[in-house]
Amino acid sequence: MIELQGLTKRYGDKTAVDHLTFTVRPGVVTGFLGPNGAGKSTTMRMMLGLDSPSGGDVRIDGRHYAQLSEPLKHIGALLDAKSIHGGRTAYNHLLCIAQSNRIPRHRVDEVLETVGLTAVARKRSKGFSLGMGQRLGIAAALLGDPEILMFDEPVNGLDPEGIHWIRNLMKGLAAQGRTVFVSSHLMSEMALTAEHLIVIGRGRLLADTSMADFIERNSRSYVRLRTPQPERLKDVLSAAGHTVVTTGDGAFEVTGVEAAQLGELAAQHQLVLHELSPMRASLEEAFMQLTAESVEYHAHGTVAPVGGPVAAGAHLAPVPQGQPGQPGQPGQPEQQPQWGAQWRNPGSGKGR
Ligand SMILES: Nc1ncnc2c1ncn2[C@@H]1O[C@H](COP(=O)(O)OP(=O)(O)OP(=O)(O)O)[C@@H](O)[C@H]1O
Repeated sequence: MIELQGLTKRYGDKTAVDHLTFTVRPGVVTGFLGPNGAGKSTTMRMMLGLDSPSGGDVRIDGRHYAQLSEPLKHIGALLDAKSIHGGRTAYNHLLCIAQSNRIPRHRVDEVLETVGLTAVARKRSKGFSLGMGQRLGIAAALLGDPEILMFDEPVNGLDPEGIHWIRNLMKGLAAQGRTVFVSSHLMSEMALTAEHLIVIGRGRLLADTSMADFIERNSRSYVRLRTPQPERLKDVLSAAGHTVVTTGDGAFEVTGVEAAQLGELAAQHQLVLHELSPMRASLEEAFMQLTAESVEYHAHGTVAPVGGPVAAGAHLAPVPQGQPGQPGQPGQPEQQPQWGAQWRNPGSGKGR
Protein backbone atom coordinates (compact mmCIF):
# COMPACT_ATOMS: atom_id res chain seq x y z
CA MET A 1 0.00 0.00 0.00
CA ILE A 2 1.17 3.54 -0.76
CA GLU A 3 -0.23 6.38 1.35
CA LEU A 4 0.13 10.06 0.53
CA GLN A 5 -0.85 12.70 3.04
CA GLY A 6 -0.77 16.33 1.90
CA LEU A 7 2.24 15.59 -0.31
CA THR A 8 3.63 18.80 -1.78
CA LYS A 9 6.63 19.70 -3.93
CA ARG A 10 7.69 23.22 -4.85
CA TYR A 11 10.45 24.19 -7.25
CA GLY A 12 10.97 27.87 -6.47
CA ASP A 13 7.67 29.59 -7.29
CA LYS A 14 6.34 26.52 -9.08
CA THR A 15 4.15 24.09 -7.11
CA ALA A 16 4.56 20.84 -9.01
CA VAL A 17 2.62 18.71 -6.48
CA ASP A 18 0.00 20.41 -4.35
CA HIS A 19 -1.23 18.74 -1.14
CA LEU A 20 -1.95 15.32 -2.64
CA THR A 21 -3.75 12.90 -0.32
CA PHE A 22 -4.69 9.44 -1.57
CA THR A 23 -4.02 5.74 -0.99
CA VAL A 24 -2.94 3.18 -3.59
CA ARG A 25 -4.30 -0.21 -2.56
CA PRO A 26 -3.22 -3.77 -3.35
CA GLY A 27 -5.05 -6.17 -5.63
CA VAL A 28 -5.95 -3.74 -8.41
CA VAL A 29 -4.13 -1.72 -11.04
CA THR A 30 -4.41 1.95 -10.10
CA GLY A 31 -4.04 4.37 -12.99
CA PHE A 32 -2.39 7.71 -12.28
CA LEU A 33 -3.57 10.17 -14.87
CA GLY A 34 -2.91 13.77 -15.66
CA PRO A 35 -2.01 15.96 -18.60
CA ASN A 36 1.63 16.74 -19.38
CA GLY A 37 3.26 18.58 -16.50
CA ALA A 38 0.51 17.61 -14.02
CA GLY A 39 3.07 16.34 -11.51
CA LYS A 40 2.88 12.57 -12.00
CA SER A 41 6.62 11.92 -12.31
CA THR A 42 7.41 14.27 -9.43
CA THR A 43 4.91 12.42 -7.23
CA MET A 44 6.41 9.06 -8.17
CA ARG A 45 9.92 10.31 -7.55
CA MET A 46 8.90 11.39 -4.04
CA MET A 47 7.31 7.99 -3.42
CA LEU A 48 10.70 6.46 -4.21
CA GLY A 49 12.69 8.91 -2.11
CA LEU A 50 14.35 10.38 -5.24
CA ASP A 51 12.95 13.84 -4.49
CA SER A 52 12.24 15.19 -1.05
CA PRO A 53 8.79 16.66 -0.37
CA SER A 54 8.41 20.35 0.45
CA GLY A 55 5.52 19.29 2.66
CA GLY A 56 3.36 16.33 3.59
CA ASP A 57 4.24 12.70 3.70
CA VAL A 58 4.38 9.53 1.61
CA ARG A 59 4.63 6.05 3.09
CA ILE A 60 5.31 2.65 1.56
CA ASP A 61 3.67 -0.07 3.64
CA GLY A 62 3.58 2.37 6.55
CA ARG A 63 7.22 3.47 6.31
CA HIS A 64 9.16 6.17 4.51
CA TYR A 65 11.19 4.84 1.58
CA ALA A 66 14.43 5.70 3.39
CA GLN A 67 13.37 3.51 6.33
CA LEU A 68 13.07 0.39 4.15
CA SER A 69 16.14 -1.75 4.81
CA GLU A 70 15.87 -3.61 1.49
CA PRO A 71 13.72 -1.28 -0.62
CA LEU A 72 13.70 -3.34 -3.85
CA LYS A 73 12.01 -6.15 -1.93
CA HIS A 74 9.16 -3.77 -1.07
CA ILE A 75 8.79 -1.61 -4.17
CA GLY A 76 10.01 -1.93 -7.74
CA ALA A 77 9.75 0.88 -10.25
CA LEU A 78 10.13 1.63 -13.92
CA LEU A 79 10.74 5.35 -14.13
CA ASP A 80 13.03 5.99 -17.07
CA ALA A 81 13.99 2.92 -19.09
CA LYS A 82 16.58 4.95 -21.01
CA SER A 83 18.66 5.43 -17.87
CA ILE A 84 20.10 1.89 -18.17
CA HIS A 85 23.89 1.52 -18.60
CA GLY A 86 24.05 0.47 -22.28
CA GLY A 87 27.54 -1.05 -22.10
CA ARG A 88 26.41 -3.96 -19.91
CA THR A 89 24.59 -7.05 -21.03
CA ALA A 90 21.00 -7.41 -19.85
CA TYR A 91 22.10 -10.23 -17.55
CA ASN A 92 24.96 -8.24 -16.00
CA HIS A 93 22.78 -5.17 -15.59
CA LEU A 94 20.30 -7.19 -13.53
CA LEU A 95 23.04 -9.09 -11.71
CA CYS A 96 24.61 -5.81 -10.55
CA ILE A 97 21.28 -4.66 -9.13
CA ALA A 98 20.67 -8.07 -7.53
CA GLN A 99 24.09 -8.23 -5.88
CA SER A 100 23.92 -4.72 -4.48
CA ASN A 101 20.49 -5.44 -3.02
CA ARG A 102 21.12 -8.91 -1.55
CA ILE A 103 18.76 -10.49 -4.06
CA PRO A 104 19.61 -14.11 -5.00
CA ARG A 105 21.17 -14.67 -8.44
CA HIS A 106 18.42 -17.07 -9.56
CA ARG A 107 16.00 -14.12 -9.62
CA VAL A 108 17.94 -12.68 -12.58
CA ASP A 109 17.10 -15.71 -14.70
CA GLU A 110 13.53 -15.73 -13.47
CA VAL A 111 12.79 -12.10 -14.33
CA LEU A 112 14.55 -12.38 -17.70
CA GLU A 113 12.20 -15.27 -18.43
CA THR A 114 9.16 -13.31 -17.20
CA VAL A 115 9.87 -10.37 -19.50
CA GLY A 116 10.88 -12.55 -22.46
CA LEU A 117 14.54 -11.44 -22.69
CA THR A 118 16.26 -14.78 -21.96
CA ALA A 119 17.41 -15.17 -25.57
CA VAL A 120 19.16 -11.77 -25.58
CA ALA A 121 20.36 -11.84 -21.98
CA ARG A 122 24.05 -11.83 -22.99
CA LYS A 123 23.67 -8.94 -25.44
CA ARG A 124 24.61 -5.37 -24.53
CA SER A 125 21.50 -3.36 -23.85
CA LYS A 126 22.65 -0.39 -25.94
CA GLY A 127 21.57 -2.40 -28.99
CA PHE A 128 18.10 -2.95 -27.57
CA SER A 129 14.95 -1.56 -29.15
CA LEU A 130 12.71 0.72 -27.10
CA GLY A 131 10.43 -2.23 -26.31
CA MET A 132 13.34 -4.40 -25.19
CA GLY A 133 14.63 -1.54 -23.03
CA GLN A 134 11.20 -1.26 -21.39
CA ARG A 135 11.20 -5.00 -20.73
CA LEU A 136 14.65 -4.77 -19.15
CA GLY A 137 13.48 -1.89 -16.96
CA ILE A 138 10.48 -3.94 -15.90
CA ALA A 139 12.73 -6.94 -15.17
CA ALA A 140 14.74 -4.72 -12.81
CA ALA A 141 11.52 -3.59 -11.10
CA LEU A 142 10.47 -7.22 -10.58
CA LEU A 143 13.88 -8.40 -9.36
CA GLY A 144 13.20 -8.11 -5.63
CA ASP A 145 9.78 -9.76 -6.01
CA PRO A 146 8.20 -6.64 -4.45
CA GLU A 147 4.60 -6.32 -3.33
CA ILE A 148 4.41 -2.82 -4.80
CA LEU A 149 5.16 -1.94 -8.40
CA MET A 150 5.22 1.44 -10.01
CA PHE A 151 5.41 2.17 -13.73
CA ASP A 152 5.80 5.67 -15.18
CA GLU A 153 4.26 5.83 -18.68
CA PRO A 154 5.29 2.21 -19.44
CA VAL A 155 3.64 2.00 -22.86
CA ASN A 156 5.20 5.16 -24.30
CA GLY A 157 6.52 4.45 -27.77
CA LEU A 158 5.69 0.75 -27.73
CA ASP A 159 4.13 -1.21 -30.57
CA PRO A 160 0.70 -2.84 -30.08
CA GLU A 161 2.22 -6.19 -29.11
CA GLY A 162 4.39 -4.51 -26.45
CA ILE A 163 1.44 -2.52 -25.13
CA HIS A 164 -0.68 -5.65 -24.91
CA TRP A 165 2.10 -7.47 -23.06
CA ILE A 166 2.60 -4.70 -20.47
CA ARG A 167 -1.15 -4.41 -19.92
CA ASN A 168 -1.46 -8.12 -19.18
CA LEU A 169 1.64 -8.12 -17.00
CA MET A 170 0.23 -5.33 -14.82
CA LYS A 171 -3.15 -7.02 -14.51
CA GLY A 172 -1.45 -10.31 -13.64
CA LEU A 173 0.66 -8.66 -10.93
CA ALA A 174 -2.44 -7.05 -9.42
CA ALA A 175 -4.29 -10.38 -9.57
CA GLN A 176 -1.48 -11.83 -7.42
CA GLY A 177 -2.51 -9.27 -4.78
CA ARG A 178 0.26 -6.74 -5.46
CA THR A 179 -0.12 -2.98 -5.48
CA VAL A 180 0.29 -1.74 -9.05
CA PHE A 181 0.51 1.99 -9.72
CA VAL A 182 0.87 3.14 -13.32
CA SER A 183 0.99 6.63 -14.77
CA SER A 184 -0.33 7.67 -18.13
CA HIS A 185 -1.72 10.68 -19.91
CA LEU A 186 -4.05 8.49 -21.98
CA MET A 187 -7.46 7.77 -20.51
CA SER A 188 -8.23 5.26 -23.25
CA GLU A 189 -5.19 3.21 -22.24
CA MET A 190 -6.13 3.30 -18.57
CA ALA A 191 -9.71 2.24 -19.34
CA LEU A 192 -8.27 -1.03 -20.62
CA THR A 193 -5.86 -1.58 -17.74
CA ALA A 194 -6.84 0.08 -14.49
CA GLU A 195 -9.63 -0.69 -12.03
CA HIS A 196 -9.01 2.41 -9.98
CA LEU A 197 -8.15 5.94 -11.05
CA ILE A 198 -6.30 8.84 -9.52
CA VAL A 199 -6.46 11.96 -11.70
CA ILE A 200 -4.35 15.04 -11.05
CA GLY A 201 -4.03 18.41 -12.78
CA ARG A 202 -1.50 21.13 -11.94
CA GLY A 203 -0.37 19.01 -9.01
CA ARG A 204 -3.83 18.82 -7.43
CA LEU A 205 -6.14 15.86 -6.94
CA LEU A 206 -9.06 15.97 -9.39
CA ALA A 207 -10.45 12.47 -8.99
CA ASP A 208 -9.99 9.38 -6.82
CA THR A 209 -12.52 6.85 -8.04
CA SER A 210 -13.07 3.37 -9.39
CA MET A 211 -12.84 3.11 -13.16
CA ALA A 212 -16.37 1.69 -13.25
CA ASP A 213 -17.74 4.78 -11.46
CA PHE A 214 -15.79 7.09 -13.73
CA ILE A 215 -17.16 5.40 -16.82
CA GLU A 216 -20.68 5.31 -15.47
CA ARG A 217 -20.77 8.98 -14.54
CA ASN A 218 -18.81 10.40 -17.43
CA SER A 219 -19.89 8.57 -20.53
CA ARG A 220 -22.43 10.94 -22.02
CA SER A 221 -24.94 8.94 -24.05
CA TYR A 222 -26.99 10.29 -26.91
CA VAL A 223 -28.72 9.15 -30.07
CA ARG A 224 -27.43 10.01 -33.51
CA LEU A 225 -29.93 10.34 -36.38
CA ARG A 226 -29.57 10.97 -40.09
CA THR A 227 -32.43 11.56 -42.49
CA PRO A 228 -33.00 12.80 -46.03
CA GLN A 229 -35.76 15.02 -44.50
CA PRO A 230 -33.75 17.04 -41.95
CA GLU A 231 -36.07 20.03 -41.61
CA ARG A 232 -39.14 17.88 -40.96
CA LEU A 233 -37.33 15.63 -38.52
CA LYS A 234 -35.99 18.63 -36.63
CA ASP A 235 -39.50 20.08 -36.35
CA VAL A 236 -40.92 16.76 -35.13
CA LEU A 237 -38.17 16.30 -32.54
CA SER A 238 -38.48 19.87 -31.32
CA ALA A 239 -42.27 19.61 -31.11
CA ALA A 240 -41.81 16.48 -28.95
CA GLY A 241 -39.63 18.52 -26.57
CA HIS A 242 -36.21 17.19 -27.58
CA THR A 243 -33.18 19.43 -27.92
CA VAL A 244 -31.51 18.73 -31.23
CA VAL A 245 -27.84 19.39 -31.96
CA THR A 246 -26.77 19.37 -35.60
CA THR A 247 -23.32 17.90 -36.22
CA GLY A 248 -20.81 18.90 -38.89
CA ASP A 249 -21.82 16.01 -41.15
CA GLY A 250 -25.51 16.93 -41.12
CA ALA A 251 -26.58 14.34 -38.54
CA PHE A 252 -28.60 15.16 -35.42
CA GLU A 253 -27.71 14.33 -31.82
CA VAL A 254 -30.43 14.00 -29.20
CA THR A 255 -29.70 13.45 -25.50
CA GLY A 256 -31.87 12.00 -22.75
CA VAL A 257 -34.05 9.66 -24.79
CA GLU A 258 -33.86 6.06 -25.99
CA ALA A 259 -33.16 5.35 -29.66
CA ALA A 260 -36.31 3.18 -29.86
CA GLN A 261 -38.49 6.09 -28.80
CA LEU A 262 -37.01 8.32 -31.48
CA GLY A 263 -37.46 5.58 -34.09
CA GLU A 264 -41.12 5.28 -33.18
CA LEU A 265 -41.58 9.03 -33.29
CA ALA A 266 -40.05 9.16 -36.77
CA ALA A 267 -42.28 6.27 -37.92
CA GLN A 268 -45.43 8.01 -36.62
CA HIS A 269 -44.59 10.96 -38.86
CA GLN A 270 -43.57 8.74 -41.78
CA LEU A 271 -40.04 10.06 -41.74
CA VAL A 272 -37.24 8.09 -43.38
CA LEU A 273 -34.18 7.49 -41.20
CA HIS A 274 -30.81 6.56 -42.65
CA GLU A 275 -29.25 6.24 -39.24
CA LEU A 276 -30.49 5.73 -35.69
CA SER A 277 -27.51 4.98 -33.43
CA PRO A 278 -27.25 4.97 -29.65
CA MET A 279 -23.85 6.58 -28.95
CA ARG A 280 -21.61 7.17 -25.98
CA ALA A 281 -19.00 9.92 -25.70
CA SER A 282 -15.48 8.61 -25.23
CA LEU A 283 -13.69 8.45 -21.91
CA GLU A 284 -10.93 10.54 -23.46
CA GLU A 285 -13.49 13.32 -23.81
CA ALA A 286 -14.54 12.98 -20.16
CA PHE A 287 -10.90 13.06 -19.09
CA MET A 288 -10.17 16.14 -21.21
CA GLN A 289 -13.13 17.93 -19.71
CA LEU A 290 -12.12 16.97 -16.19
CA THR A 291 -8.59 18.25 -16.70
CA ALA A 292 -9.33 21.09 -19.15
CA GLU A 293 -8.60 23.83 -16.63
CA SER A 294 -5.40 22.08 -15.60
CA VAL A 295 -3.81 21.65 -19.01
CA GLU A 296 -0.65 23.75 -19.13
CA TYR A 297 0.21 23.34 -22.78
CA HIS A 298 -2.83 23.61 -25.07
CA ALA A 299 -2.58 22.58 -28.69
CA HIS A 300 -4.71 25.22 -30.35
CA GLY A 301 -8.30 24.09 -30.83
CA THR A 302 -7.93 20.58 -29.47
CA VAL A 303 -9.07 20.85 -25.86
CA ALA A 304 -12.71 21.04 -24.89
CA PRO A 305 -13.64 23.89 -22.55
CA VAL A 306 -15.20 22.69 -19.32
CA GLY A 307 -18.90 22.26 -19.81
CA GLY A 308 -18.69 23.62 -23.32
CA PRO A 309 -18.79 22.16 -26.79
CA VAL A 310 -15.91 20.04 -27.92
CA ALA A 311 -13.71 21.59 -30.58
CA ALA A 312 -14.15 20.18 -34.05
CA GLY A 313 -11.48 17.64 -34.86
CA ALA A 314 -10.53 17.11 -31.23
CA HIS A 315 -9.45 13.59 -30.23
CA LEU A 316 -12.99 12.44 -29.69
CA ALA A 317 -14.12 9.01 -30.59
CA PRO A 318 -17.79 8.58 -29.73
CA VAL A 319 -18.48 4.90 -29.79
CA PRO A 320 -21.73 3.03 -30.15
CA GLN A 321 -23.17 1.97 -26.81
CA GLY A 322 -22.70 -1.54 -25.56
CA GLN A 323 -19.04 -1.83 -26.48
CA PRO A 324 -16.84 -3.53 -23.89
CA GLY A 325 -15.62 -1.19 -21.18
CA GLN A 326 -18.17 1.49 -21.98
CA PRO A 327 -21.14 0.87 -19.72
CA GLY A 328 -22.77 3.93 -18.23
CA GLN A 329 -25.56 6.43 -17.98
CA PRO A 330 -26.21 9.81 -19.53
CA GLY A 331 -23.83 12.46 -18.22
CA GLN A 332 -24.80 15.88 -16.92
CA PRO A 333 -22.60 18.37 -18.71
CA GLU A 334 -23.86 21.31 -16.65
CA GLN A 335 -22.36 19.69 -13.54
CA GLN A 336 -18.90 19.33 -15.02
CA PRO A 337 -17.22 22.23 -13.19
CA GLN A 338 -17.91 20.38 -9.92
CA TRP A 339 -16.61 17.03 -11.13
CA GLY A 340 -13.35 17.37 -9.27
CA ALA A 341 -15.15 17.65 -5.92
CA GLN A 342 -17.47 14.83 -6.85
CA TRP A 343 -14.54 12.49 -7.41
CA ARG A 344 -12.46 13.35 -4.37
CA ASN A 345 -13.70 10.33 -2.51
CA PRO A 346 -11.02 7.90 -1.44
CA GLY A 347 -13.61 5.42 -0.20
CA SER A 348 -15.48 5.16 -3.47
CA GLY A 349 -13.21 2.67 -5.18
CA LYS A 350 -13.06 -1.04 -5.30
CA GLY A 351 -9.51 -1.09 -3.97
CA ARG A 352 -8.78 -3.19 -0.97
N1 LIG B 1 13.57 19.71 -11.29
C1 LIG B 1 12.58 20.56 -11.60
N2 LIG B 1 12.76 21.89 -11.51
C2 LIG B 1 11.77 22.75 -11.81
N3 LIG B 1 10.53 22.38 -12.22
C3 LIG B 1 10.30 21.08 -12.33
C4 LIG B 1 11.29 20.09 -12.02
N4 LIG B 1 10.74 18.85 -12.22
C5 LIG B 1 9.48 19.07 -12.64
N5 LIG B 1 9.22 20.40 -12.70
C6 LIG B 1 7.93 21.00 -13.09
O1 LIG B 1 6.93 20.42 -12.28
C7 LIG B 1 5.75 20.19 -13.05
C8 LIG B 1 5.36 18.71 -12.97
O2 LIG B 1 6.29 17.95 -13.72
P1 LIG B 1 6.19 16.37 -13.86
O3 LIG B 1 7.32 15.94 -14.73
O4 LIG B 1 6.10 15.78 -12.52
O5 LIG B 1 4.81 16.21 -14.61
P2 LIG B 1 4.23 14.92 -15.35
O6 LIG B 1 2.79 14.85 -14.98
O7 LIG B 1 5.06 13.73 -15.05
O8 LIG B 1 4.37 15.34 -16.86
P3 LIG B 1 4.61 14.44 -18.18
O9 LIG B 1 3.35 13.68 -18.43
O10 LIG B 1 4.86 15.49 -19.23
O11 LIG B 1 5.80 13.57 -17.90
C9 LIG B 1 6.04 20.65 -14.46
O12 LIG B 1 5.53 21.97 -14.63
C10 LIG B 1 7.54 20.65 -14.52
O13 LIG B 1 8.02 21.63 -15.43
